[in-house]
Amino acid sequence: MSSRSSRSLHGGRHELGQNFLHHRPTIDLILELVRRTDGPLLELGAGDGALTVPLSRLGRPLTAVELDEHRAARLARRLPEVRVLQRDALRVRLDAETIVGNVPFHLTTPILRRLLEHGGPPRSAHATGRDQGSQRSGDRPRGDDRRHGDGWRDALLLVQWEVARKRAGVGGGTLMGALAAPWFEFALHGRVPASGFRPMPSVDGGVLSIHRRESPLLPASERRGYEAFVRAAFTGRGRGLAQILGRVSDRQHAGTGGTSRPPGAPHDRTREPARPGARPRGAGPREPALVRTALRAAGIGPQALPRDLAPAQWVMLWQRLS
Ligand SMILES: C[S@@+](CC[C@H](N)C(=O)[O-])C[C@H]1O[C@@H](n2cnc3c(N)ncnc32)[C@H](O)[C@@H]1O
Repeated sequence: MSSRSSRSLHGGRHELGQNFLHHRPTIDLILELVRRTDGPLLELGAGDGALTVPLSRLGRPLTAVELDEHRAARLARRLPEVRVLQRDALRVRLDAETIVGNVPFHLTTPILRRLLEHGGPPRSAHATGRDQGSQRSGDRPRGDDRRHGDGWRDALLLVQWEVARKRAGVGGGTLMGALAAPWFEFALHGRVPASGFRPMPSVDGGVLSIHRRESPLLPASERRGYEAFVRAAFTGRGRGLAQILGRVSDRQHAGTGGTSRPPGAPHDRTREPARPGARPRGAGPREPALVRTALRAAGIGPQALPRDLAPAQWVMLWQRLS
């Protein structure tokens, strides 16, 4: 049996989300967006190279990650100038300046989560062969490389259309978007018909870009507290933000339920600087007048819901109420 028809050890076409892109306008669009970025490239889910081939012509260092061992081997033979890693995209270091991928649709959310959690300070150095095994050197997949830290700046992803819209905040903000907003910008660039993939998936795709802000709207040291505040607002009860935030206590704001750590921030929360004039942690619900003033200052109506807020409004609310 030829390698073209062999089933991967990691699963068949369906399990691996192998819907290969052949929609020329989308390939051109992704390439155009990549041209607007700098530095080394990391492609997740390279498959048969629909994007890898044109990316390899940009003259930038390119690492292509593909879990299917047959496809990875074939791509490495076809494109000797590309560093092909037969690896799990959920475990490789995200250490190139620009991440690109027509990603398997079932992995969209974990890939996005990882990108947002690991979007640390940019690094100019490209991953070295010492750090990660390459297909050419014959290395096999190894353990999680995240310990090294990640430093991507731009991500251009082809994901399900609805996910792309949601992440870009079309039709209302989401918890994930609000959590990421002070550090990342999302944009939607176009819709890809399902017929643009082979085999055809059940839904259309969408091109989503994520840019790590050069000037974050909040310092990294506030990320934990900010995230706890946003989570509390999204999950709190009430008919509008005035009511919801009035019921959110300082204990919730302080991040007792938060899980993620800001890029480069200390693990130990006791080392975070206290805001001047901050109320003691664990204090009870907020004064309604204080909440209303903060909402008014941020241009938010008392009946507005968390999904209605823009990034700058979340930041302003957090700064006023924290
Ligand atoms: C939607 S296809 C895209 C292929 C190619 N980039 C294209 O546009 O035609 C996704 C690719 O990701 C690969 N893949 C699936 N799970 C993976 C994982 N965990 N890590 C890396 N690649 C994976 C699949 O084998 C498949 O080749």
